[in-house]
Amino acid sequence: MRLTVTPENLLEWIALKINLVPLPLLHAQLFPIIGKAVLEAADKGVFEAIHRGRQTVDAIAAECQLHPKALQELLSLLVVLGYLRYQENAYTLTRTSRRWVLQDDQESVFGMMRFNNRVVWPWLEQLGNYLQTGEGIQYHDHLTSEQWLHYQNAMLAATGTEAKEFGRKARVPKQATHMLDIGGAHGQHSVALCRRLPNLQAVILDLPPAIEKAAPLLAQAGMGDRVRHQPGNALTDDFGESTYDIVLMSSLAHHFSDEQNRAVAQKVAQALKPGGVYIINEFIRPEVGGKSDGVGTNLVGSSMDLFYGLTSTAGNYTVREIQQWQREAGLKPLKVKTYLSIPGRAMVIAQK
Ligand SMILES: C[S@@+](CC[C@H](N)C(=O)[O-])C[C@H]1O[C@@H](n2cnc3c(N)ncnc32)[C@H](O)[C@@H]1O
Repeated sequence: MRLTVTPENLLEWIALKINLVPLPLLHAQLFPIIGKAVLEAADKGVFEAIHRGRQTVDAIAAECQLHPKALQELLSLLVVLGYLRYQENAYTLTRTSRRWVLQDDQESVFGMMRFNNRVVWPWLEQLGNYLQTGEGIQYHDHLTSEQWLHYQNAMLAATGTEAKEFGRKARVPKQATHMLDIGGAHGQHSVALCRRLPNLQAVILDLPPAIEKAAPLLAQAGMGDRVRHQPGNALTDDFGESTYDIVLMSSLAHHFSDEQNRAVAQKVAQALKPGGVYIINEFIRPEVGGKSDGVGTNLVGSSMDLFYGLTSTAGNYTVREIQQWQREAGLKPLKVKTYLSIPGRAMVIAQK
């Protein structure tokens, strides 16, 4: 998947073709304001207000307690971006915003937008420092209680679409009864697999402050004791021996160094029953030089790699690197599964 600039008429087409348009201004001047505008619109409740029937600038401004002139500027941009439609002085939501940005929708990314607006945006200020020092933020060590809440809501929001596809596609033993979900947070991947496999129950291992905020999110799934939290630390805890048919680690490898991931894979291999599988579910880093392995997309993989570097010092890994950890732990890599709904993301699966 790529971001491209589409000319709106012949003259623009020619100007782009002969390199007359300073394209870096797109990234340098437009992208920052576009990104922040969408985050603020969600966070200030603009989409919700329109959804509740406030359609004029004044009505939306009153409901969201915003300045009408400033709001008008924001709304005009949201129309251009395809979030809103404008007709006869009234704003309405488009299909995109109805499906993806309303607060209570199951697949909505609203939680991620609020987390990015309130917690992540200030982190981006530190990118220059990261580039000079190589030292990332290691945010798990510093979050406040409120930030943990936004973080866990964001993880749930990011998984709304993915978990369904994961539940359908993940290659797991049909008779599986025990699953360990390392850094599983809200538990939606485990929930999806438990819905598919009637005899399966899952343990979600996560840090105590994460569980405090994720427990109510998991409870909403109504799985009772079949999916339960276990406070701990994947880097220091033992996972047991020949206990699990499935071990999943989703979106946690990018917080760990190569060495830490190798050590986790060794513990996982020991904890798996023969025939059991270790699934590392991740955004995939394209090989250096942008060569695609058919999984990592350059745009998603490269931007997430830099983001995870900034926020946790580690970063994404290539399929080859992930399979290397699995091989060294004595596991046999199986066919990599990709997602239709989330480009650049994959399940890297290996069997004991
Ligand atoms: C990016 S979230 C991924 C959540 C979920 N697995 C998903 O894919 O949506 C990473 C999770 O790993 C947890 N985590 C971070 N370090 C951990 C550690 N050392 N041991 C266990 N869990 C950890 C975090 O608290 C967080 O819930």
